[in-house]
Amino acid sequence: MKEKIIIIDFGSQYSQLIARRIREMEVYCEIVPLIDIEKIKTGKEKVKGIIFSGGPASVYEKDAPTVNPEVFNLNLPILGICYGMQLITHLNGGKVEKADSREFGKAVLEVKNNDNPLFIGVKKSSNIWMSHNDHITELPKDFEVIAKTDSSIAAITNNNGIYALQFHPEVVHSECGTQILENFVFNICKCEKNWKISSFITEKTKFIKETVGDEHVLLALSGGVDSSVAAVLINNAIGHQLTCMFVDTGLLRKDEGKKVLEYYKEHFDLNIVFVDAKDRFLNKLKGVDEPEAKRKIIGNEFIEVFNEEIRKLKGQEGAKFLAQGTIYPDVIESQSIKGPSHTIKSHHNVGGLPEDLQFELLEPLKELFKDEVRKVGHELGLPDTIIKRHPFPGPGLGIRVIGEVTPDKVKILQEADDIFITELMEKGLYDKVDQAFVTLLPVKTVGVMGDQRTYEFVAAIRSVNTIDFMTATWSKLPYEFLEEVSNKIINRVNGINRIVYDISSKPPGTIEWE
Ligand SMILES: Nc1ncnc2c1ncn2[C@@H]1O[C@H](COP(=O)(O)OP(=O)(O)OP(=O)(O)O)[C@@H](O)[C@H]1O
Ligand SMILES: O=c1[nH]c(=O)c2[nH+]cn([C@@H]3O[C@H](COP(=O)(O)O)[C@@H](O)[C@H]3O)c2[nH]1
Ligand SMILES: NC(=O)CC[C@H](N)C(=O)O
Ligand SMILES: [Mg+2]
Repeated sequence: MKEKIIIIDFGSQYSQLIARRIREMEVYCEIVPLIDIEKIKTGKEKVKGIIFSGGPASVYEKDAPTVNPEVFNLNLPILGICYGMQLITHLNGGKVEKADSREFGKAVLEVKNNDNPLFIGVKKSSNIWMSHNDHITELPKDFEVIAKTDSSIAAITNNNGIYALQFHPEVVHSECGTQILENFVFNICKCEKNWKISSFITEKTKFIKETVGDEHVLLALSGGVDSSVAAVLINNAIGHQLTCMFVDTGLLRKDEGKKVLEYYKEHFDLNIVFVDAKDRFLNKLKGVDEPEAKRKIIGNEFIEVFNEEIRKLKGQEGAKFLAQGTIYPDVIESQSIKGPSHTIKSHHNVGGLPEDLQFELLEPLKELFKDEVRKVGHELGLPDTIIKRHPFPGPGLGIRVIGEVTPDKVKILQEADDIFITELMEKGLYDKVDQAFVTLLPVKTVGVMGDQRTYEFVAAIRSVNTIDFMTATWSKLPYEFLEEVSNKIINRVNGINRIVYDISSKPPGTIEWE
């Protein structure tokens, strides 16, 4: 029976980071928005421990997210982090109140007793990272303090499987954080290391074969990393029962449709259908300038196209499944819509799908993070040109032409973006940044070219470095490089006479402008 740790997400920005840390220990874990006690008791996978994440709310507020208190009777180890600690306190008869001052950033952890299973191998005194405003003013019944900082209670336990930390062990700034999490996972939950990429491929291949049987699968292929890896994985499992569909939305990068098809034909034995849907996407977007409205239109149009194509296939041989390259962060972001964290943007591939779906979904990568997907791709023999591609959002240039999308603006943006990306590749910088692109602004400025007055659009260059795309910093590209890109775009692209470089990080900015 497969084992796992579950993380209950109370809306922390770091929930995914907790999951990563645990997977790095070769232990499988999942983030869930709510706890389902019955599922824990009877589910196919054995839950070995539960982590309560941090979160922006305060436990004493009305409607603050909570858990079914039954969770404390499951006899499973529990680790609360920050909000999670405060919730454990609150639900077990202790008291949490707003502190006079916020504690944000570095603090020094003083461990009382290294014999405690959570603190084995942890230094008596080490740096940790705090981010809270509330604190415990009364301990819950039968709990004791096992570590503190000079201003707060840092860790508590009931010596009976429940542990809680006020700080964040999952962030790198907490020196002994990984050790503490390892202690929880191995010493306390008694997990075994059994989460490996190669076993993932074997298991998934078997799962795909069993699920699909003799039916047919239509896979939405974008040329991006995720759907390409999904395509090869499924193709290896069921071969000719898979048809891939590449949709040209008219919002792709320069010559992308042509290039992707040629590339796939040359490198893979996949059955690919090309759908030219340029006009329908662009027509629907006429006159629309609000970002969420645009995202929804594009998302709906994808579904319409998928529905039509799957029906065509049905006529021939009956496609029962729609496969997508959905990955774990996509799933989490759309789950949070129902949970405590805010919806920032609607992603088209999850959440946007209608209830009365004409087909069943097959999403073999939906438990993986991007770098894990890349590892699977590598193991399956996909070339670096695909594995190392920067991600490209499904709504494409539709959200990079700010404001109303017109065919002319798309064309201008395609040219500018192509220059930027080609330059990055030629100068060996493409692999040094994690995502780079150009955005076209709905602003015209005055310029002068060859003694002539120009009045054209401004374009913004964006390049970010990030691990998980949840937070990102702008890339410190060399000035000379930026200068060259700027000159080339302004000289070659009719319609742009000014370039700016986006130096916002995420948060507070996002990677895409819309
Ligand atoms: N032009 C397209 N044609 C067909 N399917 C698409 C297209 N664009 C996106 N999709 C579908 O939507 C899913 C989500 O897109 P997303 O961009 O997140 O993933 P990806 O394109 O596979 O990988 P990457 O994140 O590297 O771009 C894809 O996996 C694919 O199934
Ligand atoms: O497939 C996708 N469908 C979408 O609707 C979408 N919106 C943003 N992105 C990509 O997600 C990452 C984070 O983007 P943001 O910081 O702009 O939210 C970045 O990599 C973005 O390119 C999308 N990908
Ligand atoms: N990071 C957190 O989980 C914060 C928890 C709670 N909102 C506090 O301010 O103390
Ligand atoms: Mg993509």
